Amino acid sequence: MIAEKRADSMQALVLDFLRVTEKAAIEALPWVGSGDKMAADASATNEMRKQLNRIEMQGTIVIGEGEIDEAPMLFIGETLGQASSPEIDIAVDPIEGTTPAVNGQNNSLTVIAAAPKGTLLHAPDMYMKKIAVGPKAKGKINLDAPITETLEAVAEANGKQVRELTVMIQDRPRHREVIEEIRSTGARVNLFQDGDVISSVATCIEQANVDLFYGIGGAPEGVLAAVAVRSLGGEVQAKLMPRNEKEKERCSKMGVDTDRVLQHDDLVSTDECLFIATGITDNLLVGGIETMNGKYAVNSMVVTGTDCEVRYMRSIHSMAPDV
Ligand SMILES: O=P(O)(O)OC[C@H]1O[C@](O)(COP(=O)(O)O)[C@@H](O)[C@@H]1O
Repeated sequence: MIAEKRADSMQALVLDFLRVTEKAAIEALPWVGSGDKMAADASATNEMRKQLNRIEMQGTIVIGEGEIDEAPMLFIGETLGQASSPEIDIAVDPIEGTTPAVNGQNNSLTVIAAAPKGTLLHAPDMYMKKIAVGPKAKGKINLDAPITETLEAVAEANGKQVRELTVMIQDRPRHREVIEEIRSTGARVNLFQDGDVISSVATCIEQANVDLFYGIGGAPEGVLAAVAVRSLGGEVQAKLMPRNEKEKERCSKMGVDTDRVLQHDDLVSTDECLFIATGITDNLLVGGIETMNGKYAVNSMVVTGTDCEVRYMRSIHSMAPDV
């Protein structure tokens, strides 16, 4: 009964949270192609904060961003909203793909995940090793296994030969060895520059034709993606990768184990969760903002965990400033 009530409260907030990502994406739009990452992030972040503060909830930011690259951030622990209940954990990335956005390229969106208090991992903003697969390969992966074994398991689960698999991996020097290993099996490596929320959630979107996401990226992005992937029936596993003693200390203060693989339930422990991504520029999940006749057409992907449904929403916003 209590779980049902909590799920209801998440469902009831879908449109409120949708407004948050839509408005943040619109605020980011003038910075597309500007070359100014800080200004773009600040604009989207401030709008997110403003819109989150309008919602009837007591929200707490458990996943913010910005410590690694000193971007403006919604602070971990910051509380937002108009009421004392429901109590909600919120994970945000005001711009996922800041670099492509300010370079005027595809692959940027604004993203939020929400779930009842205490159900999202409180992960520090540092690197995390991650693996994600779609529903068919759920239960067949192990982050600690050699990549060749993982590819064989995913191929069998997806009814393909290893050489028919597509693996999304971020184009970074830290992945050079594993990229070579994957290529040596004949599997197709799809290198992307930025946006690992996009690439990991794509494993659950049939038309995207992505079999596996693998590699080291931001921990906040790992938790955000885990919410969508869980709701879409896939699986994420992860391991925090502290780079020095200070980062290790931060993990232990936050009570996160850095020695073991975090299973999907460690990242998000409930189905009563919500994931919304609004396109800034076009990407694998959702189209970017279009401007037309004094209005913005804004495209979002809304994933709700209780009913495991994905909705593609298109809203028309006036260009008149919001008050
Ligand atoms: O650029 P780095 O240091 O390799 O960081 C990787 C992270 O950067 C991103 O590509 C983009 O992140 P932001 O746009 O949010 O800064 C993430 O998707 C990824 O997890």
